[in-house]
Amino acid sequence: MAFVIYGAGAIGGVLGARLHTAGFDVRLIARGAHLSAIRSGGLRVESPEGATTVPVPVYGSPAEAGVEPGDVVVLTMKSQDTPAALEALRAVAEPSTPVVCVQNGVANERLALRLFSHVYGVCVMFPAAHVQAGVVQARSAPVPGILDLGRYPGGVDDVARSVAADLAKAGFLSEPREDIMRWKYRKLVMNLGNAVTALCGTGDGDAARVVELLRAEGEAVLAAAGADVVDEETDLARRGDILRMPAFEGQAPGGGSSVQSLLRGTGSIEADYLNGEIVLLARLHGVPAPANDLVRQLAVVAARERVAPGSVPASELLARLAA
Ligand SMILES: NC(=O)C1=CN([C@@H]2O[C@H](COP(=O)(O)OP(=O)(O)OC[C@H]3O[C@@H](n4cnc5c(N)ncnc54)[C@H](OP(=O)(O)O)[C@@H]3O)[C@@H](O)[C@H]2O)C=CC1
Ligand SMILES: CC(C)(CO)C(=O)C(=O)O
Repeated sequence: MAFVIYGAGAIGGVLGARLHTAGFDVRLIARGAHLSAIRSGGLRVESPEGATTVPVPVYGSPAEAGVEPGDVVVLTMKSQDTPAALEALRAVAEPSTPVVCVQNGVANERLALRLFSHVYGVCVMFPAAHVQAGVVQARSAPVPGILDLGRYPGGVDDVARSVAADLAKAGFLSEPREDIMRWKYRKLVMNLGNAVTALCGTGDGDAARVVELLRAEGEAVLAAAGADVVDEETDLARRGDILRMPAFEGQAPGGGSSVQSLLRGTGSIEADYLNGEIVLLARLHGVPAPANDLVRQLAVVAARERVAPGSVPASELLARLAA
């Protein structure tokens, strides 16, 4: 049995390296300069505990990596890349292959379930960065992340239990959960701020105000849609103070995964699947979501035009939302 880690950036890179170091058979799938760098020199993983270079096997596609019966495929690309990735995966993987979505948002599991019968959602509390080709960073130590998971749309089975146990051997906290999507909806509310941090940075009260508006709108839309969401207190209690992020030398600039999309100038951002999930639900249920829609659109344009993170004053967003 191998873990095929599909999209070995920040999350997939650190996860794959830790599983490999813990003795599991791991095959990474990466692309571009990152693929070439890992191929020629291994994957460098930096963290508050130091840096190591891990000689983990890497491939350019599922066809090259191979997916054998018993393997578990772990999706770790951003959501906007999931449809194309699944299309390449289905060409070589049995429809019963377990597909584990270590991704934000709530859309990936549904996309995967159309093609694969055994799909698992993971609530990803795991701060990491893809710094440059061949280099990733785990920001939290000694525990790199909390990766609770369950079968999609609900339940726990032997695969969920065994993946959770393997993640624990690799140093993560991971509980199998019957109701994983309730946790993922709560995480989605948190991630509605990702695009604001990317557009405006964090250093200002106006940015915090925009995030508050997005989250309040998101909660209202989720309620109108009848989404079952873990309450904030339960979520906070699960996280406690487990994730610790001491500063370390060579640390990449702060900010979450959407900031990193702008920093690396990838040309795309996850906003259509984070703020955009709220916009979609709002449209389906006949309620408004103007704040999430505006931020979604601005973030997508910023990524496409490769603007630097923090280029849009949050006061401008507030003014447009008030207009
Ligand atoms: N980073 C973080 O701290 C956190 C991230 N998350 C979530 O985890 C998920 C992954 O995010 P993150 O690790 O930050 O993203 P990254 O962009 O760092 O990593 C994704 C990697 O997948 C690659 N990729 C995409 N499609 C393919 C493909 N078809 N074949 C091969 N490689 C591919 C990307 O390549 P390229 O660079 O060329 O696009 C990139 O290297 C997202 O859903 C994110 O929201 C959740 C919590 C924290
Ligand atoms: C919670 C946060 C911001 C932390 O890493 C995240 O989920 C992300 O970066 O997407």
